[in-house]
Amino acid sequence: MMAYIEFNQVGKQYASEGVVIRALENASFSVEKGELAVILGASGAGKTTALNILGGMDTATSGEVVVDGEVVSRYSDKQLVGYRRTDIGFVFQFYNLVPNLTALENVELAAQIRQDSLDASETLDKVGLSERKNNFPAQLSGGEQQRVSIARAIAKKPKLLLCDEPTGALDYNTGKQILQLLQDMCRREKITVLIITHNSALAPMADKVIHFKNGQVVKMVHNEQPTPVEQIEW
Ligand SMILES: Nc1ncnc2c1ncn2[C@@H]1O[C@H](COP(=O)(O)OP(=O)(O)OP(=O)(O)O)[C@@H](O)[C@H]1O
Repeated sequence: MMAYIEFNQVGKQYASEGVVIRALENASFSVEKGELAVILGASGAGKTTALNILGGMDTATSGEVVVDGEVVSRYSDKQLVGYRRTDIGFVFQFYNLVPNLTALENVELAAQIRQDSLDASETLDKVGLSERKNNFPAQLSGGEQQRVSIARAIAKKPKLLLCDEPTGALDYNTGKQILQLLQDMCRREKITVLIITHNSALAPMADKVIHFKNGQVVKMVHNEQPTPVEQIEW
């Protein structure tokens, strides 16, 4: 049976200044619906390239990407636009909020993408920001801004929530709270979540751990009993 996400023998080459860089080489992994996957690997291992291809921000040179039965790797540019808009929620290291819109307005903007989106105000409640809805990004801490960006990503009810180093700019405790929130969102809202990190101590929080090395997936580990983030120290 096919998994919810299938990354099959994916290759990605970049040609820069006559040199070919193989960012991914026959990389394969799968993630089931509702799972929390952590993607681990050293700098340059291909993690971001893989996530960008999965999210339709970049395209594979070879191989196949399937999400929810759809062969995303065969999508036209136009189909990719729709896929990014409706099916994918992105959370980045830097929050990329619109500076002259309040927290609520930032989430509303994303919620407008689909008719059956979540209520923006309720989504901010879910991420613990009930008291800060009318603040502008500059008036919020880094952790609070990241909560807004998570609310923005989940308000449109994406099939996948893709997070690239979501705690990279946060201190230890704030980062931990954000990871706890992502784990909670996966469990409570049944969202499929993929998180890229450098920090191998985070492996126990995941249902599935995907290890990248030199553009390949060298190991996939399934945790029968993932550890709540609050119990992990690093
Ligand atoms: N647009 C691009 N043009 C040329 N080379 C690229 C491009 N994007 C990525 N690469 C190269 O592909 C390889 C994989 O990069 P990638 O960003 O996927 O690694 P990563 O595992 O996410 O690393 P990091 O943890 O440092 O973000 C690297 O050698 C990188 O320099």
